Amino acid sequence: MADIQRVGVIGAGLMGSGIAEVHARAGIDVVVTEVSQPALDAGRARIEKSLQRGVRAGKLTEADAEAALKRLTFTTDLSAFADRDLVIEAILEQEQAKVEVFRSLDKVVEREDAIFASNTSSIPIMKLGMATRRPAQVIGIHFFNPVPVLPLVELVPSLLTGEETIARAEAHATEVLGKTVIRSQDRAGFIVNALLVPYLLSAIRMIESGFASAEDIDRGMELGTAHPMGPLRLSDLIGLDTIKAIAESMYEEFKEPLYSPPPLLLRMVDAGLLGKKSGRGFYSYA
Ligand SMILES: C[C@H](O)CC(=O)SCCNC(=O)CCNC(=O)[C@H](O)C(C)(C)COP(=O)(O)OP(=O)(O)OC[C@H]1O[C@@H](n2cnc3c(N)ncnc32)[C@H](O)[C@@H]1OP(=O)(O)O
Repeated sequence: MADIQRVGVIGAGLMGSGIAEVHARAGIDVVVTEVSQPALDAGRARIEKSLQRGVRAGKLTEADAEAALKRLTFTTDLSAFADRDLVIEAILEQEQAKVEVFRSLDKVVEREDAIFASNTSSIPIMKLGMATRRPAQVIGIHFFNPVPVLPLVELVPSLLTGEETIARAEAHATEVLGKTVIRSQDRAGFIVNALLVPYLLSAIRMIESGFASAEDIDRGMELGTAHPMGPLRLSDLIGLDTIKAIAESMYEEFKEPLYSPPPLLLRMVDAGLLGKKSGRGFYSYA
């Protein structure tokens, strides 16, 4: 069943670079694309840094890291995806941009049995499937940040995704990448973010109302419930722009007030305070 040898990853941000890295480490040939050369260079640097971190932690040898890097090809040219068995899209959480990517992929990828996956956490897989001539081969494969460390993948078929696509994607995630798979219906937020995002937004509202400090909220959840990081440090890790986008999609889908992004989150994103990746969010990262 593990028949997927050539993978393409669209987007080399936090998630895309992690997805490319775990594939290269699993022995898969990977093509990575970005919209610009600087974004591509930043993605490559992120992967190199993470591989070195893995070496320092004793998770892989220097030789494994070098071999993984050799399996990665970086290009800004989408036509390099023509021979891919599986393409995973991991661009910004913007529906129209994702729809455009799937439309382009449909034209570029030549393999009739190729699977088109999205790492989205909130945009309907159905909308992405309908942008192609092959909705039966479109599926959500949602990873968690940091991708090399967290063992979970959410598998999200749309109403039109075929059984064979689901089985191939599941075999790939478990047998090749060594991840644990859970399945969710195609609803904004799937399982994990549907529970996690309202919790993160509630923590942001606590700061907004002067209820408690970021440090105390985080310490409370770390020491009181044994979470590895509190909600505000976790928001900084995920990226405040990403949380805003997921919250907006969930609000759009369910009209549940708890999902609506609080003004403090909106202002911070407007200010470019996006969390760890921009150097400042609820905390500073010098
Ligand atoms: C928003 C999206 O749609 C969905 C999401 O992504 S939601 C966000 C999900 N993510 C989370 O909830 C993250 C929660 N936080 C954590 O899990 C942890 O705090 C953390 C993994 C980020 C950091 O943990 P911490 O213990 O401080 O760091 P560290 O000790 O360096 O790393 C933890 C383990 O990962 C390993 N590791 C770290 N980086 C690695 C890398 N690049 N490659 C391989 N292994 C790595 C370490 O060796 C260590 O392994 P060990 O437990 O066997 O010793």
